[in-house]
Amino acid sequence: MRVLVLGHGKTGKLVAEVAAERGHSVHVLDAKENPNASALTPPFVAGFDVVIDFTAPEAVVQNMRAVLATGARMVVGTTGWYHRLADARGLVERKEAGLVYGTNFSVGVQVMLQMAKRMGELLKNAGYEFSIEETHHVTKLDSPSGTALTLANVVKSAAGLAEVPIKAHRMGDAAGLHVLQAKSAADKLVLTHEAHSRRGFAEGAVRAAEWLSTRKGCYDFQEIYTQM
Ligand SMILES: NC(=O)C1=CN([C@@H]2O[C@H](COP(=O)(O)OP(=O)(O)OC[C@H]3O[C@@H](n4cnc5c(N)ncnc54)[C@H](OP(=O)(O)O)[C@@H]3O)[C@@H](O)[C@H]2O)C=CC1
Ligand SMILES: O=C(O)C1=N[C@H](C(=O)O)C[C@H](O)C1
Repeated sequence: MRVLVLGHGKTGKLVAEVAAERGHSVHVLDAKENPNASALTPPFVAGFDVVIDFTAPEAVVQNMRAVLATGARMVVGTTGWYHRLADARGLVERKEAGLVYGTNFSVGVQVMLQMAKRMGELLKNAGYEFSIEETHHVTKLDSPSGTALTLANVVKSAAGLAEVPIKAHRMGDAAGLHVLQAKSAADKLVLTHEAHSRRGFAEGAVRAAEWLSTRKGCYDFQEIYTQM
């Protein structure tokens, strides 16, 4: 595949490495080369099978508009833009483009989300209080993390709750720690995912790009990760 990686930061760099290791030809654009998505012209985008975005919340919205408007395929790992999801979905449908988005591309977190759903269902109305804590590196722009918001949504709908509180911590270069706790007067149940590096995110994103390369439509990584 010909892969275009947008963002050459902590995660984008690894995505480019993993894509090359998996035999893909890789081109990377950093912020200086793509101000306001200006590099993403239709003829340029047409030179790639899939575009993968690990940039920043404001940049990704412009990047998605430019790429998806050409009917191309895009994997979006960047978080903090989901209030624009309905617009992105509409664009994908109108242009017959392809989009996989996800707050966390690691398989471990996907399993955690399924376990959280089950935990919510089984502890519904059983006297438990749910809470979430997340810890990330000090340069993270969005807070709480996209993954913590996804976890909260999963638990809210499984346990029938209006709110699940989230505490966010910023510390050193933490790659990503998410802890879901259910506490009652009698006991406590804790589900933890700790990323030791960003490798799992990068591998998941490249696998998602391979999966998307033969498809069109809009998919949450949660729905498709078992197919890769
Ligand atoms: N879904 C998942 O599994 C994961 C999601 N993420 C998300 O990915 C995003 C990036 O995270 P991270 O790698 O830590 O962040 P970094 O800040 O390390 O990297 C982002 C890079 O994108 C660059 N950039 C900004 N605007 C553009 C643009 N228009 N075109 C090309 N490049 C651009 C930045 O350049 P400059 O610094 O010069 O502005 C920077 O180098 C975040 O939203 C994070 O939450 C991260 C890990 C896993
Ligand atoms: O910014 C990060 O680093 C990460 N962001 C994602 C999120 O917001 O959940 C995924 C992962 O936790 C790393």
